[in-house]
Amino acid sequence: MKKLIGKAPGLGVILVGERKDSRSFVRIKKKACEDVGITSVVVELPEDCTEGEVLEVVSALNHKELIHGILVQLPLPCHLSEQKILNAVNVEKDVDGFHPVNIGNLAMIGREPLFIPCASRGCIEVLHRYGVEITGKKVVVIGRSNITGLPTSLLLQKHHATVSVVHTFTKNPEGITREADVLVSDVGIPNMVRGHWLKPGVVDSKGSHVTGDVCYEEAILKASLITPVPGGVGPVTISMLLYNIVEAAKRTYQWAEKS
Ligand SMILES: Nc1nc(=O)c2c([nH]1)NC[C@@H]1CN(c3ccc(C(=O)N[C@@H](CCC(=O)O)C(=O)O)cc3)C=[N+]21
Repeated sequence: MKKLIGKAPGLGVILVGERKDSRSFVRIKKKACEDVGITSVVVELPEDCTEGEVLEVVSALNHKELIHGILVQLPLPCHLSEQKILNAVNVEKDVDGFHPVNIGNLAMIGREPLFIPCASRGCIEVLHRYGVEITGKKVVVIGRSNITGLPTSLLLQKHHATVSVVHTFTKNPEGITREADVLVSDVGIPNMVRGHWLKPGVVDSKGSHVTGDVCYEEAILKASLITPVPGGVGPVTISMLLYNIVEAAKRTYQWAEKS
């Protein structure tokens, strides 16, 4: 029998500033790591820190052997370049899947990223587990954020869905969402999606905000399947993060024959 030889997986989190929601998400992630035996280190930096200071922490975590995954909690304060900082994360430790090389490989046919962004993978995982076939189906994604909408639209295409993306500048969004077999929304505007935005029988995968984008009371009358907020895609997103951290750790260790 083969046995994996190594140490416990480790996550390094960088948290900049005092945003209440960010602090709460980081707390949830840290607790989830503790529950499954993943070591986690949270490096907190003040709101007014410099880009150089953040880059130094990224570099230090890149070099730590027992940190297998690195997560820079977003959004960052606007004086910091998100682009520069995400580019600095070692691709092999990029458990959020936000490094341009990983996003690029997610986008291109025939290539596999080292990590798939957690919320996107969470949506697909929920659809799979409930037996929702998406090949050839019309899937509408509301929102095109770097964290959820954009990677989710790419991942859905990799799974052979026909994908439309609705965003701030979209004219007549409800005309597009009404055509959807599956609707995914994560824009953070409570109850934006009303009953008349939906086709009867639609599968609705709501985003992971504390109040969902979709008006639940109206949608439940039309949808065949729906995920609630809280307790829907959010917690699955966290599980996908744990999955990515364990994968990152496994890649650095070796299998050995067990006597
Ligand atoms: N670098 C980075 N990576 C992220 O993955 C990332 C991020 N930045 N910035 C913010 C978003 C948001 N996000 C959530 C994850 C889980 C829940 C979650 O578990 N929500 C619970 C409720 C949580 C509560 O009660 O506060 C639920 O839906 O049941 C929510 C939101 C990850 N994000």
